This record gives sequence, structure tokens and C-alpha cells, in this order.
Amino acid sequence: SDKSSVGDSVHYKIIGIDPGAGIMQATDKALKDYKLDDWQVISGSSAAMTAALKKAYDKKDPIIITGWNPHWMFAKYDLKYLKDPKGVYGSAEEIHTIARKGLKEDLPEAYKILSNFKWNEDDMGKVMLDIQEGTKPEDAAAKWVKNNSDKVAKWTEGTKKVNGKKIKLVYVAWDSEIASTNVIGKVLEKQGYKVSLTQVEAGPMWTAIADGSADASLSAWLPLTHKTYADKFNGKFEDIGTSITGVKIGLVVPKYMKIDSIEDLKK
Ligand SMILES: C[SH](C)CC(=O)O
Repeated sequence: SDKSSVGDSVHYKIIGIDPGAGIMQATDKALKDYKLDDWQVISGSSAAMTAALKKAYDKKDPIIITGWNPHWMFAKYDLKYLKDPKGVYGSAEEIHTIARKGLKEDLPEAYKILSNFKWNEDDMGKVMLDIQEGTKPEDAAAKWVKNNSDKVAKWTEGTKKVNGKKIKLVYVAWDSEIASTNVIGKVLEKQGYKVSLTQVEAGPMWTAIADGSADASLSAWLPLTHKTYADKFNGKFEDIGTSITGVKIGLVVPKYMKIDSIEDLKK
């Protein structure tokens, strides 16, 4: 049946993203737990993964990727998550804001704004889609901030302006975090901070917060996706807020593929 050929049809390869991402660790575990011995997950980057998706989708070729919500690809393509009966990818996850120890004392206004930051999949989707269609991240962020001054006012409520204090945010180049980090960067700039946004891999992101070389990050996926990092740096960072809930990671395929579960990948 065509199910047995699904491995052949994608050369037993799952197209992943940066090697340090939690979804890559989860996929390594999935290959073991579902006994997908002949399969491998190809690491690269989020951008390379979406380029491979476009190439396959335009030709209606089979492809299996590591996917997550929120992501613009679900607005652009007809995609579905493969069922995960063993629960390797967890259920609803949240994106947390983490800060270095001492941020509250050093930059109290920024600390308050960062811990107040909260938005939803629709908000983030608008920024991600603008960026995907070619707008520079900082311009897409500025546009969203301008169009959503009511939401921004809730985040900055009760905070005073600052004059030129420096703040360093680290993030990982996942479309969701490019959007959130640029939006918060704009908000902090309007507050008077001199903001630097530094793009790093997931491991160095957690390390920078733990060693205090960066001030905060909006890229912490918890409780499961980044559990290994949160455990490794337990006590060395502060979890100061949840910016979005009900997010999700898993294996994603175009709906034109007949498979529905990770179990279907077995020979
Ligand atoms: C790819 S998700 C945005 C986060 C992660 O898997 O580490």
C-alpha cells in the first residue's frame, strides 16, 4: 500500500530545523519510541525547512517536517500534524519570557513590560505573515505596535520612560520568535531603551541568560520543548511571564499525504 512506501517516498528523511531546537530533541526521541530505525531527521534551519516545504508543496511531492504553531505556514499551505499517540511532542505548550537574575533590580521598567507581554496567535500571525511576504522584521513589528496601541498600553501600564538605558534581547531564528522579539524590541525602544536584538541558536540563547551576558529572551518553549535547557540552567534564570499559550510542536505534512499518524511511518 502507499503507506509502506511513505519512507521510500521521502528517503526516510524528516526535514528539521536548527539542531539545538527542542523539537529536534523530541524528534530524536520519536524515532526511538516509534521504532523508526531507518529514519533520520535532517537538521538545518527554520528558513531551509520552509524552503523545502514550498518546493515539495508546489509539486505536490511528499514531505515530512518538524512543525509548530504559531507559524505562517499553516495560513499558506494546507497542512496537518501527524497524530502522536505516544505523546512524544507533548500537548499544549507555552512560550515563556526568561530573564537573567538581577534584571528586576537593574532594569525595573523593562522587567515589568517583559513580564506583562502577552498576545495571541492572531497577533503574532499578522507580524509573521508581513515578514514572510518581505517586510523587514523591525518594520513589521513597528506596524503592529502602531496598529495595536491598546494592547501595548496594557504592557507598559504604570511604567516610567527611561533615557537610553541599554537592554540586550537574545532570540532564536524561529519565525514566531523573530516576530515577538522585534515587537517587544519596538515597545522597549518607545520606552526609551537602547535595544539590541541578538540572534543565536537555542543552546547559546539559554546560556546567555544564565551567564547574564543577555538580559531577556522571549524564546523559551515550556514546559516540555525546552525542558532540558530549563533543567540544565535551573536556578540560573528567572521565568518572568508567558507571552502566548496553546502553542504546539510536532511532525507536520501536507494534507495531500495519506498518512495521519507517526505510526504510519513504520515500514
Ligand atoms: C521550533 S519551536 C519554535 C522551539 C523548539 O523546538 O525549540
